Amino acid sequence: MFKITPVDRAQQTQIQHRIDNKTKPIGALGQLETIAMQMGLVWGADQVQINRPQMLIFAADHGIANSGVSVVGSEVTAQMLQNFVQGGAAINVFCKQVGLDLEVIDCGIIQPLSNEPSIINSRLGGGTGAIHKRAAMTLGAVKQGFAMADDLIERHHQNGTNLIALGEMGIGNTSSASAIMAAVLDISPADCVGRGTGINAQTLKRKQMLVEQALLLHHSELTDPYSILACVGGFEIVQMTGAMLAAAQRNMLVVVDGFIASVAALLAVKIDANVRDFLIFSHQSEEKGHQLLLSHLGAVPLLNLGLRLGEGSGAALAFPLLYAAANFYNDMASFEEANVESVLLDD
Ligand SMILES: Cc1cc2ncn([C@H]3O[C@H](COP(=O)(O)O)[C@@H](O)[C@H]3O)c2cc1C
Ligand SMILES: O=C(O)c1cccnc1
Repeated sequence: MFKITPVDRAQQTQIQHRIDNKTKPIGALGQLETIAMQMGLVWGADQVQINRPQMLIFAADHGIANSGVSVVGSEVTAQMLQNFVQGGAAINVFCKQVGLDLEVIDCGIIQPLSNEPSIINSRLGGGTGAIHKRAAMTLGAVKQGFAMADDLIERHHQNGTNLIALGEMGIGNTSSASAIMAAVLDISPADCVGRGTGINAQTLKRKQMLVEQALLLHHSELTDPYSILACVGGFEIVQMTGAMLAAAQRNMLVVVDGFIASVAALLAVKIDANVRDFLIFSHQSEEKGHQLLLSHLGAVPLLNLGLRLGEGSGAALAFPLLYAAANFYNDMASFEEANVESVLLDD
């Protein structure tokens, strides 16, 4: 359903030349140069400018949360959404700090917060089925979620946004995310089930067992990204995956947050490998499996702060670096402009 045009590699030499002609040793701005290159390839060599950046928080509930896989129950998802609306969460503080607009999308929490008109209604249900007992959702819901994400991204695209950041909220979603990762990469849950909100060793064992159970139950159907989402996914993970593909189709860059968002990225890449050029991985979280996932995606995260929060918090924290990349590319003097003797690569 999405049509992603690969980035125009013909621009690479021109962009690299511009970066190398800045008054600095070749490559001295490290990963900022990589980001500037990515911006140039996606937006055009002469159009490196972040426009109306948007943080999107995708929220949903998970049936498996009833089985003791988190330190809190599903009611905390709605409570945190209320907190987002009131401006009291970590993501509110960090978005405010970097001047980032934030939108909360209800993809299917148990009870909608009907008195909060600012929350976008993108509901696919009232929480998923418990993945160790039944399918999370139907294939129809997956497709519907992709279509809703497409509409959401189109609205922001129309608004002039060329860069989105994706975060999530949903108690139990690290269970779903690790089940997806295990299914896609064909690895053991032991390698990707982690402590989420901070569960103890005993609960971790139980979580691992339930994820194993989910994978066994759905074994024969875990054949493609859509079925994997239907079997063990989450409503917010579906819409994050769709949003990444929809954004790439519109030449928008996507800042990926932590483990759960990276699992959505894994699915998006599996659906269309061209999406990878549009993804910026903001940080490596503490969640078990994130490092392996990032290396599988060939991603070098910008930050490694020991975060294990989600909400888009790591993505928001990376914004000063994204601005730095765009600004050095646009505003730094070249050797000619500054009358500085040009440096040559010493090999
Ligand atoms: C108060 C609170 C705020 C949060 N903000 C994000 N998460 C994070 O924790 C959840 C995933 O962990 P698990 O799979 O262990 O439930 C997600 O909602 C994620 O965004 C939070 C969790 C809590 C408790
Ligand atoms: O890495 C994440 O996104 C994460 C880790 C723990 C809890 N919630 C989210």
